[in-house]
Amino acid sequence: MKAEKAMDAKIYIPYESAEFCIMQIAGDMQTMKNKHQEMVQELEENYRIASRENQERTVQTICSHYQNKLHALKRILDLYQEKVEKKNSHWEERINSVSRQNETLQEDLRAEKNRSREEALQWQREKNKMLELFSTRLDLLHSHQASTLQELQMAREEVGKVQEMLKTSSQVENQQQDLSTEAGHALDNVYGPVHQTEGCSDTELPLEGAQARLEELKESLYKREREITELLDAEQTPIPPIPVAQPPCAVLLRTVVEKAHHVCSKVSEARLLLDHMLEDNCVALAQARDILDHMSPITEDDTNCKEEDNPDPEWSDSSDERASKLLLLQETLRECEITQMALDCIRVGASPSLSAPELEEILVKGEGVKSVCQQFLILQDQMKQLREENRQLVENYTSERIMRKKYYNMVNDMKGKIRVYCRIRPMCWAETAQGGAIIVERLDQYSVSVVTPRGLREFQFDQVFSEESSQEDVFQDINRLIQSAIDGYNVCIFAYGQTGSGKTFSMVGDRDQRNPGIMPRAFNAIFDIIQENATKFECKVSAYMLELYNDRLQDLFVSGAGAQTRRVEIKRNRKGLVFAQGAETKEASSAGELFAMFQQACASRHITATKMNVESSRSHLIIGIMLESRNLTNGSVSFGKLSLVDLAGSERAAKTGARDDQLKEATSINKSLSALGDVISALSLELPHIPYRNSKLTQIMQDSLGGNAKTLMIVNVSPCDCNLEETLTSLTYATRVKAITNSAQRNLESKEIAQLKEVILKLKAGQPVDDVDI
Ligand SMILES: Nc1ncnc2c1ncn2[C@@H]1O[C@H](COP(=O)(O)OP(=O)(O)OP(=O)(O)O)[C@@H](O)[C@H]1O
Repeated sequence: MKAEKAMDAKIYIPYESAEFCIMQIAGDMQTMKNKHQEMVQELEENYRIASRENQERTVQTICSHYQNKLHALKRILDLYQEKVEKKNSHWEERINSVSRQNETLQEDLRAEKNRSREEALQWQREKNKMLELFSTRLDLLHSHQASTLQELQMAREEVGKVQEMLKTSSQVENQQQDLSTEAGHALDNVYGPVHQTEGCSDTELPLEGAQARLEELKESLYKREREITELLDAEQTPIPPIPVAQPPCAVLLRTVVEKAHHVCSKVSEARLLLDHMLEDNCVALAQARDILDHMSPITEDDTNCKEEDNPDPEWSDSSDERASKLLLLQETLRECEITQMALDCIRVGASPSLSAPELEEILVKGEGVKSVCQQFLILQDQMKQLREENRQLVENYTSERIMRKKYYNMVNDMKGKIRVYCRIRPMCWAETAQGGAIIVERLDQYSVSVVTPRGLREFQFDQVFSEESSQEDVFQDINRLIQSAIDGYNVCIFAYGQTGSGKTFSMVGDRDQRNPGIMPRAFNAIFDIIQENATKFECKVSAYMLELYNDRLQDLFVSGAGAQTRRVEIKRNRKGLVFAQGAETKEASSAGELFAMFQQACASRHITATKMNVESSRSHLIIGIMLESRNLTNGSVSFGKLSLVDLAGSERAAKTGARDDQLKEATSINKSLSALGDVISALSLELPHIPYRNSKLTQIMQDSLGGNAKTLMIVNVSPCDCNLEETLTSLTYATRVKAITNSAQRNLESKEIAQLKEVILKLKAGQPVDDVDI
């Protein structure tokens, strides 16, 4: 009973003892905490060493691997080039020899043409001579004919006279008895003493004489008539027999007429033949055209016309056969066309006027030159092929070069080198108006060239964007960096360049956000990634937005009088992570909320119009987005920070026309940028001392340049020659930045450490700590 009572009785510990006990427990906890912290530090140190060694080994392996690959590629490329050069020289020689052959042939052709022209002239001359001869002979013949006719006329007259005489003599016979003396005298007068001397009677003698004479005349007349009839007949009949020897002009005339008839008959025959040929050719031409028209769609789409679609054997031919058929038809068509042309020329008596390709075509058909022409065509084909091969080789070489640069960038990336993108903006209105020339050009994905008075200068970057590149193009690769920030890395993206080169356009976008820049796109990307991984991670997003104006940090979330009084300091934590002490940090649960904060901050930013830019930023804009993500599977927590910086541009007072306040702003901007330049130079030269403390800007960017961040620099340049000096300076600085190595580390804590940290925070804040917390 007593024991039960004792059990029920409450045990009271004196206050001092309890306090002592609590103190002891607190002391124990503190010791435990210290031990834990030591363990954590040790673990972190071990992890860092291991990861660094591991990283270095990996980098070395990758480096040697890619170097080997590069060497091999280079060797292949050299071999290719050698081969191409050999082939080139071989083909050049062949082309030269064929060209020479061609020239000789052309000369021969010219000589042949001259000869035929001379022959034609000669023939023309001879023809003219012959015609002259014929015409003179014809004239002679005509005159001969005329004299014959005259003679005939005379003979007829004489016959008339004789007939008259005969009539008179018959009258005299009738009156013989009565008037014998009178008639005897009359006959004496007419026929003279011949009749008297022959001893005939007075009436018979002159009659017989006249009869004989008449006979003679008749005979001569008949002879002449026969001659003329024969001559006339000779004109009608093609080949008249020559029964008797004839005067040479008659023979000649007959021969000429005979030949003329022969030619005439041949000409008409030839005409007929020509007409037939023309008709046949027209038919053949029409047929060939018809078949070709019919066949064209088959060859255009061979694959569509399969056998099953077309039962016609012609259509069911293989595509090769159809191609050869088509070729044959085309040749036939060409032949028909040329024949047509030749026949037309023959018909109208014109000489053909051929153009060089037509002549070539005819030459190709000529037996003598056929092989040379064919050879020439084959060579031309081969040349085409070679050119194609060459083009492909150049393409291969270019893609190889780009690949090499890509791998080089990848290796650099792995080494922790800062990435640098170059963006060339389009010519602005003022530059065009003052007649500026474009001197900055994107050569390929990784190279940019600048025309300088000393010649062309080339710069290499991780990416080069031309004036045509869109905001999407620029942001494409940046998504990976956003993912890194969510994974717990410290990421910084900043734009650098002279005033008016497009930094704000790249980082913020245009005024009405029709072309949003990297910042608003990053806001969306953060929440898109969070949304995608909502089942695996839980992420908290908070942000601060500052501007560095006249070397003073201002919180852009605070407006009015508070903005002037609030003091914002740049601090670094134990891990070297930069943070803004005193700056208001706002949580955002969506991209829209973050964007609204950003718009509020931008509205407070210092912007003024200068001669170089109507909306010139007079301050450096710094946005820090903290991303705390808890792995829902293992409870580990990562802390990433995404810094987005839009720097103010370096400027020359003479160019911008800055005065008073603007001059003060410009001096401050230039001073901070010059300090940034010094840091970049020291880092690239791997100097032992890096002058981060010279400016607030360099302090802010300490973890991004040579620190533990994954950093991307966008160097913006103007394409115009009026900004040559500034462009060269920017590109040189950007090249130096490329040489800087960061050692990016992931800020990840295990579940236990994260819990302990929470407990400590609670204890610090004087909040109760549950068993579950520990
Ligand atoms: N890629 C581009 N495409 C079209 N317009 C552009 C581009 N880059 C810049 N611009 C235009 O050029 C002008 C100057 O650009 P922006 O204000 O971004 O220059 P900046 O480098 O930020 O200058 P500052 O340092 O003076 O602030 C703006 O009108 C902008 O719209």
